[in-house]
Amino acid sequence: MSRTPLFAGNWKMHKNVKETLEFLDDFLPLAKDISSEIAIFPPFTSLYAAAEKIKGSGIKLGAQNMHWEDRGAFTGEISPPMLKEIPCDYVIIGHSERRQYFAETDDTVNKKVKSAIKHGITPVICVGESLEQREKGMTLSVVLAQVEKALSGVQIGCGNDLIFAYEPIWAIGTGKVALPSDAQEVIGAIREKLCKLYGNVAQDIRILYGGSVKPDNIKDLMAQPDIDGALVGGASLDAKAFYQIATYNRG
Ligand SMILES: O=C(CO)COP(=O)(O)O
Repeated sequence: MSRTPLFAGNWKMHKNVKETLEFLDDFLPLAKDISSEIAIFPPFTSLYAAAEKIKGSGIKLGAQNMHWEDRGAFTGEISPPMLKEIPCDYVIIGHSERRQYFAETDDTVNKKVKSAIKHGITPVICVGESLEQREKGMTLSVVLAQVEKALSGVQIGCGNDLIFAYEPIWAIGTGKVALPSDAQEVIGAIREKLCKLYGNVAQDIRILYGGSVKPDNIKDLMAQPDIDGALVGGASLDAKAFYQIATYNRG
């Protein structure tokens, strides 16, 4: 079992081209010093400029969403081949903000996951429960159902073909991070489910935690056996904070 930690910055609807390049001016010199894998997920309009700027740096690039079809009359959408051309390594699929505000369903998540893998783009599949679901004791059933539906009919060749991110909705942008032991319980259950679906190869699938990750809480999260990194929102917009998260193990 060897899972390289991944720190992924989901910038959401932040940073135009100029701001993206300014961030990278600050971050690239720091990143030389990071042994974990780093990926940034700028808005679509900043992807190409970011790709050009990070060439040769080892930093990976991802998009925050995509359509599952290669082309067609889908006004406002972006296709997998368009992301490949940038080039993007990763794509976030099923973020709770897309499920909540943009009618993303388990069915569209499943279509996008299949399409991403077919095109050689690694999907970062987001799952997570609402506060109401947690309070009703439904966390595991909700999250595991999301996992199962996302992967319906999905074949994988190896553990690097996909990544999961467990993001409890109540922890996103609220400053309320999940207790490391609670995050471990859910992420451990996700891995068990993946083992049932894919056998031993599931030990190589990376599962990230997301939701109010900051430099001062990452160490305890990373101490959990099944947490392989973080999907970071707000703190990834600041080069220094993102660097501190990615180098949490320096003490
Ligand atoms: O949604 C998130 C990452 O995808 C988490 O956002 P915050 O880190 O801002 O809570």
